Amino acid sequence: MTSLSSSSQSLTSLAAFGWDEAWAAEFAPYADQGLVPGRVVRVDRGQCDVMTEDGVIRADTAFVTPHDPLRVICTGDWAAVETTGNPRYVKAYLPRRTAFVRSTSSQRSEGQILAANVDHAVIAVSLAAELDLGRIERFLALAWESGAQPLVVLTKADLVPDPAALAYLVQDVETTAPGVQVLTVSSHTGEGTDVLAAVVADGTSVLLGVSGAGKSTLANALLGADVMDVQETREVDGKGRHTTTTRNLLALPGGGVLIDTPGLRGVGLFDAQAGVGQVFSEIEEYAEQCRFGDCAHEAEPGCAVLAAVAEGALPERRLDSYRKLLRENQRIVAKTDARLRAELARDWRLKSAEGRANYAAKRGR
Ligand SMILES: Nc1nc2c(ncn2[C@@H]2O[C@H](COP(=O)(O)OP(=O)(O)OP(=O)(O)O)[C@@H](O)[C@H]2O)c(=O)[nH]1
Ligand SMILES: [Zn+2]
Repeated sequence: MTSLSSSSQSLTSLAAFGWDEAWAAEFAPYADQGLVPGRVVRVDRGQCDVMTEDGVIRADTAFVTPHDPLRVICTGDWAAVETTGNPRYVKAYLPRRTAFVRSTSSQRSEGQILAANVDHAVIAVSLAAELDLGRIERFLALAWESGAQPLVVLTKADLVPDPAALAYLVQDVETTAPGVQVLTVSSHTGEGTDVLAAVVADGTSVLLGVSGAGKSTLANALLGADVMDVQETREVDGKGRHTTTTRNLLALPGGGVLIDTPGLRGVGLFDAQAGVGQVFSEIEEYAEQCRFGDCAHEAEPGCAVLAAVAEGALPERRLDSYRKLLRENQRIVAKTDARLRAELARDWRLKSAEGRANYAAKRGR
């Protein structure tokens, strides 16, 4: 009886962090080993904070920090924690449903995992500045590539009081973002924040956008400023259970989970060809009508993409932006391949050195 009620209780509390029956089913083999499920709320210096049914615990990440940077445990992962030893260890994490990956730098192109199991990518765009559609497209490519559903939120709508002007801006963004919901919000007047809260109430969301886009303000509106204040106060007087205020993953009071990591705030693409394709889905649809299967849409006869531009059905800016993002992506992929090739060559040298040593040893015997 006791164990029954405590397990249903734990399902409820972890459910606030996104735990569902599918996760529970995948976790079953780990539960059999006596491991405890929890969601990673923060990773740093070989350790991580994991939200379990008993609150946040700190665990070592040595077992989930492989050489491949894309397989390193990250915020949003569902961890299997061995809670009996000291230190506690994360022994494994469940297969990711979605993953945000960025390239670490333009010099040494390597993927870095930023967040896992995200359902909604909320791209915050300020209406206080001129719309940068190319930048929106870049964020959209990253979001689509992750597997999350993007959503564009135009912030500071109070700064565009003319409804016709606002409608025009929304339409501009909508043509830039096929298949994506576009919302307008104002954290100052509160307009639209309820609509956003309803979208993010289901699943896990991240906020993307450049500095000043209004992400922190949106996060506070979703979290309720009081929640943040309470956490801080408790930490100061040491009364509450909150031992860290720099958590990167939070349960929202209206339902849903918010991941807010600084790493997600400005990101380069990493092998996002499929994501780019999704951002420009209308171009890829036109391309299917091109006469040549490998049409580069440059000057080929029978190019349906160029025809669409000529007819005014496809803005030239869109096509330019598409090309730019594809080129950028190809550069990154080429660099990554070069790095992989170098790594393979090194492995091969090591192996053949090993082989020579073995051969020499055998002959010596
Ligand atoms: N007029 C108006 N100003 C807003 C609104 N939301 C945010 N701002 C202002 O915009 C500025 C930037 O907002 P932040 O929320 O800090 O932006 P951010 O995206 O978190 O920026 P970083 O933390 O640098 O990434 C602040 O001065 C806010 O007061 C809004 O709805 N209306
Ligand atoms: Zn073409």
